[in-house]
Amino acid sequence: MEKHIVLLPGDGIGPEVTKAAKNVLQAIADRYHHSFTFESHDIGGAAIDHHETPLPEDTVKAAKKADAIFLGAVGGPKWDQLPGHMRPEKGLLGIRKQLGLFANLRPVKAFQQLLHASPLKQEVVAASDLLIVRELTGGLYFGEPRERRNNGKTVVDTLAYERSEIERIVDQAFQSAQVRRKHVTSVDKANVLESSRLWREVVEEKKHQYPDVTVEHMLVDAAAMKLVTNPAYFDVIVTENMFGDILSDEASVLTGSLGMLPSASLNERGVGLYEPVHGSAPDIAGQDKANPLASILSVAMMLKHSFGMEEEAEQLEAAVQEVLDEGYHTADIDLVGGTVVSGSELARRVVDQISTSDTTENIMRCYV
Ligand SMILES: NC(=O)C1=CN([C@@H]2O[C@H](COP(=O)(O)OP(=O)(O)OC[C@H]3O[C@@H](n4cnc5c(N)ncnc54)[C@H](O)[C@@H]3O)[C@@H](O)[C@H]2O)C=CC1
Ligand SMILES: CC(C)CC(=O)C(=O)O
Ligand SMILES: [Mg+2]
Repeated sequence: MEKHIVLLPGDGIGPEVTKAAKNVLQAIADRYHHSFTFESHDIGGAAIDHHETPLPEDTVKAAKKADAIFLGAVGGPKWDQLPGHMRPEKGLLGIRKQLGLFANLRPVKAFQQLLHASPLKQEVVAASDLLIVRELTGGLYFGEPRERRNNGKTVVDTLAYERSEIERIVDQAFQSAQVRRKHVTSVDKANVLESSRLWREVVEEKKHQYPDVTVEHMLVDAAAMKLVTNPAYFDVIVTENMFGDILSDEASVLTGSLGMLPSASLNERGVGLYEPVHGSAPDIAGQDKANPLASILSVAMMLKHSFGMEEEAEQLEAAVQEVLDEGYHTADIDLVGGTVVSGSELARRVVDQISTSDTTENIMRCYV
């Protein structure tokens, strides 16, 4: 199969983890006789430095033509003092909006080998396997007006949703639940926010189209607590953009590190942008310490969702599992024992596994 992939490395550790993603894609192509071609473009701070805008037109044009997109991360202290519309993060929000990537799927499941790496009790972590379905192109991160008024003494952000925007993400959540354990928890703040009350109405209406799925509502503060006390309670969580952003970093604690959590952002045509959940980690950038596994597991999601390559995706996940089984991990994983290696070394070991392993062990991790 021939596929064209646009790489958007971005800033900080973004280029390091993007290199890992590209290398595993190439290894998969070699092993399965596919032809993957790559094209890199600037986004975020790198784009500000080179093109004076966080989202150059060329980047959007290339992304629109790609079979799939991989994004590293954007942002960093160098650009923190720029006005909102010129910040690196605006590039990320912009590409999500321009490609209509409304559905952000963030699966959370710990590898057996990393159960001890979480500060939570091992038995709490072991039983958890959940999917956060985060609305990605509306809500608080996009609402207008957003401005300072009254000589800077008053500030306004806006949480706005069209009913249709809520409907499509709720549909996505129900459909994801249908191929998982058939339970949806819709997370909101309906005791305070009008937007959450419309969200609840939509979920109540939509549930009749999915009689095989059970659904409940949960307030976001209680959901944050339950995520770390009883994560096994959840199957699919569907929620507003900012709630999903915050809850997913919290949920990453189950996996042992934010550096383990992959994501897929999909539009109505099924076009996907794949990115680790973490940011540009300026504190470790340039030191070859970044855990590449969130990015490598995002590639597995790309293979599955954008290319329909189930076997290849499983092979990739099996390679990650094998490398962890051998005890290798990066420094962000807090484990007694095992061997701490650099990010590039860990990625190289995954590539070697893909190239040499003759196992096609089926380890379906329910990344749906
Ligand atoms: N998708 C994106 O591009 C995102 C960008 N950001 C941006 O990233 C910058 C830094 O934000 P932070 O709040 O520090 O969040 P962050 O996610 O970059 O880092 C939080 C902590 O997790 C660690 N970490 C993150 N990814 C890691 C990895 N792969 N391996 C090992 N350790 C890892 C970092 O070292 C840091 O201690 C900001 O400019 C922010 O706006 C933040 C989140 C997402
Ligand atoms: C620019 C931010 C909205 C990125 C982020 O934190 C995320 O998407 O998880
Ligand atoms: Mg985030």
